Parts: sequence; structure tokens; C-alpha cells
Amino acid sequence: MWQDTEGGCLFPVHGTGMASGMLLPVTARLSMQSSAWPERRDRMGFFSKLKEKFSRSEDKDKYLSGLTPSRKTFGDRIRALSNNYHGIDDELLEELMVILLESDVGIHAAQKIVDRFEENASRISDYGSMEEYFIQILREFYDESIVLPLNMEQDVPVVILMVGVNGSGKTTTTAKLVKYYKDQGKKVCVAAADTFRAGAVDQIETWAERLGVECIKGRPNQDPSSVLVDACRRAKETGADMLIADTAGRLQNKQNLMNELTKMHRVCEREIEGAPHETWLVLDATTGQNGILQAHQFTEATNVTGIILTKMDGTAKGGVVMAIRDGLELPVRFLGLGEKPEDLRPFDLDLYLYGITKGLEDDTDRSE
Ligand SMILES: Nc1nc2c(ncn2[C@@H]2O[C@H](COP(=O)(O)OP(=O)(O)OP(=O)(O)O)[C@@H](O)[C@H]2O)c(=O)[nH]1
Repeated sequence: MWQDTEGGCLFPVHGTGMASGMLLPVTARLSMQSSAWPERRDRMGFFSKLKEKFSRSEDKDKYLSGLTPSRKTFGDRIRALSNNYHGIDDELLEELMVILLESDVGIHAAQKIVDRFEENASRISDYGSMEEYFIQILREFYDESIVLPLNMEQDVPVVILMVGVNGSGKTTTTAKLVKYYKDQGKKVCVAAADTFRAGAVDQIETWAERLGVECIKGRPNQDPSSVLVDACRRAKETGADMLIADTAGRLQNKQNLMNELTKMHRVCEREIEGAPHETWLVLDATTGQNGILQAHQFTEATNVTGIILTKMDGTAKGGVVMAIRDGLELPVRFLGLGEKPEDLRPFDLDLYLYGITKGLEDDTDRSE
């Protein structure tokens, strides 16, 4: 765990928060104000390490620009709260709760995070500021227990099924993934199996041409599973490393969805050992909690192995990452941070936390 043990001389007040429903007596509040956060002299604490990692990352600019809307509703407000920090009291906990909810963390996850923040308050002096401590709490909350390694090292073509409702960004994300893996030197082919929306097939085909990869496409209303069979065979024949399949995005009743997804899995498995190796659910981050509800339908219908959150650049609801961790227990694999093919980045918790807070720097004493 990253901690900085310098400079902490704060005595947090325990057990006074929302859980107890009690407001602190005025005298206690006043005494806390006098023990406000010690001078922010340490620069090598939690945020410094986060910043160091961030500045070394090739993805930093994309994370920073793509997460701007979330940073404004989340990071800037946490910073303001931290700058005025005078101890843990109900007011602070309530404000944290509001910020989390407005970032679409969801009530359940938000409550857990705030409780954890309060319960672990004895650690607060290990950090350079309240904001650092809070971000570390978020980090631990997300990091716990999601251990689902990628199933990508195979002797056969790796098959990735893309699922999600229409409009979530599934087709665009499929094209972005093709580019991402091709840029890594993989031989990729793509299946345009979203035969429900004719435009989706054209869209993938155009991208495939542009990116110079083979596209196995379906006819309008052809059974997506039969397109997948052709695509799996073609991937084997051509010695492809990967097949990325854009599948139909109908959110019908659960039974139909389940039948369709089960069939797609079955045919892939029959054609290529262990396939599909990954099934990624594409979620539109702008839909926030509704997206989570949708996601439940998919996870109940099939073995989803990861989430791709799209349109993060167009929403202040960046906290939905925490809601996914809490409600779906699935790892976020990639973030969609814009419309262009290069606007997709593997999800990295530290870069995300830095991106939504920018190390909570202000323009004066803590900027570079
Ligand atoms: N700003 C932004 N726009 C995105 C992102 N991903 C997708 N989009 C846009 O979202 C819209 C819908 O994307 P599609 O890829 O067509 O969505 P889809 O889920 O495949 O929809 P269907 O083909 O109808 O199933 C398009 O205008 C995309 O350019 C993203 O990360 N950021």
C-alpha cells in the first residue's frame, strides 16, 4: 500500500458520522478546526507516486482529456472539500456521499465507501491530505477481490465476443479493439455479426478496410451464430491470432437474449477450443445506473468476463466504475475516451484515479 507517514498530526474524531446520525457538538467542531490539516509539505506521498506513474504512462494525455467532465464534478469538488477540511463530521460525510452519488457511484457503493472512509479514519494522518486518503479508500474499494485474469494466451485464435445493447458503442469499440491489437502486432480478423442493424455491418466493414484486416460479415438478419461459425473457420484457416466479433445487440426478453448468447457461445466452442475466450460487455457510461441494470441482464444471460465503458469523455458520471465493481463484480477492461479509433485505453485503476482527480492539484502550489 502507498502511504506517507510524514507530517500527520491530526486526531480524527471517530464514530460521529452518518451511521450514528449524530451531529457533533459545536465545541468539538471548533476544536477540530484548530487541528486542521498539517502543512502540505510532503510531496512524495500517495499522490506523488500516482503522479509519477501517470507521467510515465503513454496513456496520460488520453486519460486526462477523456476524463475531464468527471474531474469537474468529482475531483474538483473533493479538492474543495479537502482544502476546507477540519475533521470528520456528519457534514463532511454527507458532502462526500453527495459527490459520490452525483458521479454515479450508486447508493450502495457510495455508502460502503463513506463507511470505509469513516471506519478507517485512524489511518488518515498517514496521508498528506484528506483527498489523498479518500482516493486511497476508493483504490482499495475497487481493487479488492476482482481477480479475473485475461484468457488471451492461446495456441488457437483468441475469440472475443462483444455484447451490449444497441447504441452502447459496441461497433465502434470493436473497431477500436481491432486497431489496438493490430498495433500490438497481432493478426486480427473481425466478424460483423450484428446482423440486426444493417448499418453495423457496413460500419465494421469500412473500419476493417481502413485498418487492413479481414472482415467476415453477415447478411441482414442472418443468424449471428452462423456468421460466427464462418468467422471462426476463417480465423483458423488464415492463422489469425484473434477474432473480434461484433454481435447482435438486441435487448429482448431475458430468455431470448440468453438463448441467443448461449448459441453463440456453443458454436464458437465447437469451432475453436475454449472459445469464446473473452466476452466483453460494452456499457455506455453516460447511462450511469441504467447501464448497470442493463448489465445485470447480460451477466445473468451469459458468462461476461469484462466490461468496456464507452463515452467516458462525454459524461460526468465517471464514478460508474465503482458501481460496476460493486454491483457486477466484473473488471473494467477498457475505457472509451472519444470517438476516434485511437480513443480506447486499457483500464488502469491508478491512471483512472489520477485522471478524475489530477492528483487534485490546484493551479498554484501543487501544479507542476
Ligand atoms: N464520445 C464518444 N462517443 C463514442 C464512444 N464510443 C462510441 N461512441 C459513439 O456512440 C455512437 C454509437 O456507437 P456505435 O458503435 O454505433 O454503437 P453500437 O452499440 O454498435 O450500436 P448499434 O450498432 O446500433 O448496435 C456513435 O456515434 C459512436 O461514435 C466514446 O468512447 N466516446
